[in-house]
Amino acid sequence: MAVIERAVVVGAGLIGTSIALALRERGVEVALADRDPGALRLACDLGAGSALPADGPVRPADVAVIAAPPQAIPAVLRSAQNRGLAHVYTDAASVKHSVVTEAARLGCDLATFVPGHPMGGSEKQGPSAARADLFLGRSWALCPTGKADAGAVAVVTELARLCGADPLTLDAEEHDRAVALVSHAPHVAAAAVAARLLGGDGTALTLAGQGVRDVTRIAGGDPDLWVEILRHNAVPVADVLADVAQDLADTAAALRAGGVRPEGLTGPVRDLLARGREGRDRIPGKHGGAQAPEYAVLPVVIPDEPGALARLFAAAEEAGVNIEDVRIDHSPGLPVGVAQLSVRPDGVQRLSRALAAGGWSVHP
Ligand SMILES: NC(=O)C1=CN([C@@H]2O[C@H](COP(=O)(O)OP(=O)(O)OC[C@H]3O[C@@H](n4cnc5c(N)ncnc54)[C@H](O)[C@@H]3O)[C@@H](O)[C@H]2O)C=CC1
Ligand SMILES: O=C(O)C(=O)Cc1ccc(O)cc1
Repeated sequence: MAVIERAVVVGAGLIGTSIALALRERGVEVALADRDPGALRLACDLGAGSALPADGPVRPADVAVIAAPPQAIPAVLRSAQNRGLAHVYTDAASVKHSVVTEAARLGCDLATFVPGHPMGGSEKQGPSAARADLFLGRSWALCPTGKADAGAVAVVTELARLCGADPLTLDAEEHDRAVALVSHAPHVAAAAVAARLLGGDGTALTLAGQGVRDVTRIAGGDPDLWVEILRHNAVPVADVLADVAQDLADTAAALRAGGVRPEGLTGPVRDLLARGREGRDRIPGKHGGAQAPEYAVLPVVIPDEPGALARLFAAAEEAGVNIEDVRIDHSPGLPVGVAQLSVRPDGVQRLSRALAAGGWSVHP
């Protein structure tokens, strides 16, 4: 197992600061750099590390992570290698083939560079949104070229593990096709759905529930970053989007043709809904394995008042059941909401009984 004691992170935004925070929790010494002095200061204040001296000689770290936007990475890598910032280098860009090609064109040392992509993230940006647990249980793609040293691959594998992620090695082009399907095309589809909301009036938007929030969450991402990601993975993303567009066009045509007659919707519409449910079931859970049985969800009615959630959490703690996740659904105008508690399946009955005994309105 490779040992990482000192790391450098260049690009102290959401991803760089999250990596730094995760490494700090594991006792790694971290030096940070960012071209934006405000981002660098905030990342340092959050405890992600100390500022790397802007120039001059440095003692090489075990690994340097470049977490800048994709098109900046090859040049930043080249200058980091020229300066001898670390023994091993990796990046975090959401696209891999163009980064590797451009790094080779700039004459970067590909023996010490192991391209990477942590598959945890969020729609937010900047160090203020960073979290040490962002990559827990997530995949972390590694795309070493044929020129990479085995020792360098071992170091970057260890980096991913220190951040709580599961490293997965694959070829850069295979990676780009895979993320076109599971990340980049979904982002565009979310944006397309969210963009329709611009045409909705106040009443329609008041009726928005959790479904539309789930489907559009990632559309909150930074358009400048996403234009870059899509530019660097254009054809694989376009291929997926063409299929999505076909499904949508077929569905719209069937809806228009079928009208309200029940038999009108059995063909393509039901077929898409069934395939959609099947496709979603194929997404592995956070800790690997199948998604569905991972957490049980226990709906509990809570009064919409200060302290209600704290009391509910305290009751769960007393029952000895850990709440893995929580979502709160509010009905506009009602004095109550529904807390959807996600718990491990083996604890749901115990929690349900304990909450019911404590007077909570539980709806298993
Ligand atoms: N946002 C997400 O959920 C994920 C993003 N990524 C990838 O991680 C990388 C960083 O993305 P985020 O952290 O989301 O963006 P961000 O905008 O939060 O942070 C990027 C940081 O890089 C800095 N930067 C830009 N050019 C630089 C340069 N030449 N030298 C030094 N610093 C520079 C910026 O000032 C900024 O602080 C991108 O390549 C992105 O594709 C990977 C996984 C998830
Ligand atoms: O917000 C989320 O859930 C994401 O999945 C974020 C994300 C964005 C870009 C990536 O390259 C990887 C992950």
